[in-house]
Amino acid sequence: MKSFLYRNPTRASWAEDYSFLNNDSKNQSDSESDKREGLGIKKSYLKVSNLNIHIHKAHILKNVNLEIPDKKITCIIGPSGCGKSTLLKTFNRLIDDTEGIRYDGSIFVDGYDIFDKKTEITEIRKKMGLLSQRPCPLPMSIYENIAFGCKMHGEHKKKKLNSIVEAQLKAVGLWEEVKDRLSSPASKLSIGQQQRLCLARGLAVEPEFILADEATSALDPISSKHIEELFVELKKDYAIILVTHTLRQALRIADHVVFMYLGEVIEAGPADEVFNNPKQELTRKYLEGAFS
Ligand SMILES: Nc1ncnc2c1ncn2[C@@H]1O[C@H](COP(=O)(O)OP(=O)(O)OP(=O)(O)O)[C@@H](O)[C@H]1O
Repeated sequence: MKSFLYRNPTRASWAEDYSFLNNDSKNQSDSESDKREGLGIKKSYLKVSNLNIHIHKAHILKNVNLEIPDKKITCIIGPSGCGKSTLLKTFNRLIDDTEGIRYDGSIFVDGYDIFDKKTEITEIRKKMGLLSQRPCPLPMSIYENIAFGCKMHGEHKKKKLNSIVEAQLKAVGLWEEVKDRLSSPASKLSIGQQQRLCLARGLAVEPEFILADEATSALDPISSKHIEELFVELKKDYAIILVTHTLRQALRIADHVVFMYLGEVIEAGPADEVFNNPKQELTRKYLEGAFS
């Protein structure tokens, strides 16, 4: 099993231990998932069942049922406040940090229930890389931004670290731009370069999912296009889940779409079906721009 990635550098969790998922929590959803192979969903890689989220008295996510396919780009769309970010943050249990949170239901990732008490939260976060709206490089050099996570995972061989840093910077198209200044502070990079560095940092610890919350909204159009192109390239190896406000972006890159409204999933399916032939009237109105 690949291990993973993201740690919000503003949190103290960088120093957390890296214990592994307990195999006892693996359950029969695997076999259910496998049956779906060949049906467009390669495998029920991430499966949400009857998920409800309350924050204090507010019912934020309402009985969400969903499957997210592997090696595809899934875009979560819907009007402001409908629960897109909350759903995304639930996938790596970042939601746990919210005061007054209560949840029930289940989310199976690779056959493991991420809410199971035996499932290690650190391992979930390693598996589910989160790229946030604004790039947040660590206050260290370009090189160390990438090497740091690997060191935390026990990789200390200089030669190996050098090759990881180079490979990941190449993967995000940053190598040529920074190869002569690897020891300079990451903060000196442009915002678009910083976002690519954050993506490389996440990839360096081998996630299985890339979660992106409006990851291009703070970028200029060229940097934004660059990140979109990277997602398209990276979907060969990862399941990518994007929250986007930009319908045009979803139209450009989504393979799979989830439309949410007031905390509910109204419709989800292959992008061409949802965009060209939505089943729900509400989806159609949203796509026509009747509300946003
Ligand atoms: N910490 C919190 N406390 C109380 N309510 C919250 C909290 N976080 C989110 N909410 C509420 O949950 C609902 C969903 O918020 P969320 O950020 O998930 O929506 P969104 O679809 O991502 O919105 P946007 O597109 O504007 O970013 C909103 O009504 C929001 O006010």
